[in-house]
Amino acid sequence: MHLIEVEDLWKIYKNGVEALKGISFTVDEGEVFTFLGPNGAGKTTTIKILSCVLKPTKGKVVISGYSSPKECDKIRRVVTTVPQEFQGFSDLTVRENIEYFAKLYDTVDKVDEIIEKLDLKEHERKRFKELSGGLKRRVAIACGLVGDPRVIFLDEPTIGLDPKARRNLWKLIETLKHMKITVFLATHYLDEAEKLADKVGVIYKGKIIKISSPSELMEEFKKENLEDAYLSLMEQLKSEEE
Ligand SMILES: Nc1ncnc2c1ncn2[C@@H]1O[C@H](COP(=O)(O)OP(=O)(O)OP(=O)(O)O)[C@@H](O)[C@H]1O
Repeated sequence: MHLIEVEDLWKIYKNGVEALKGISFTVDEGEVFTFLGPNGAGKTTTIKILSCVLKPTKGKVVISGYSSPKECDKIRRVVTTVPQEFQGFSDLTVRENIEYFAKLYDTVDKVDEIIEKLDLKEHERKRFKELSGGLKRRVAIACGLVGDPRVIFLDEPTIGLDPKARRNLWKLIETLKHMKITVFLATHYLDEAEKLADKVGVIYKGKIIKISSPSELMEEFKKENLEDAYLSLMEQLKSEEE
């Protein structure tokens, strides 16, 4: 089943910038979909529209059977977004932060399960402000997950993390997959995409130019890793423009 369906989606900002020019793609239930593209390509705009933060100019968006923007109240119940700039309550503990969100979602009974699944038990009494960057991201994801979403949008979740914290976050994304949560991941890290993605979507100047699995993309460009394949694709696009 397609959990996310996007068809001919456009976003033209008030200043006239055409951020999305008719993009179409689908994401299946339980899939890790990695959204790649250079700065300014339209990744954040897409995430904001799919999570009902921003209205599309036109086009079809259906998430878990609900249409945006008409049924955004229902979409917000099945979707959670972890923005780059998530700020927890700095003086509250890890548990208190998660409990705060659980109260908003009316899912207080989920708190222990999420703490357990996200390996936060040993940190639950630490104040948010005392946590490392990696743990803060983990708590941010926990605060979203406690609402029991079907889709989680992660916008560059590993930016600024050290290698070990990045690996821990990758493990967490694999845990989300086992929990049958659909993961929509925007990233600039190609090793991350290669490791985690079932499917990659490449966006360039507001248009989707490739949807395939990491291995298909590597095969197409005869490269041994996704980063080299992606860079070849970018070079191809630039040479076509010249
Ligand atoms: N609120 C806004 N008003 C006008 N233009 C905007 C606005 N937000 C984004 N844009 C423009 O829309 C285009 C797409 O931006 P977007 O942030 O979606 O790209 P991105 O792929 O997420 O980039 P990055 O990788 O740098 O985060 C860019 O040209 C950007 O300058």
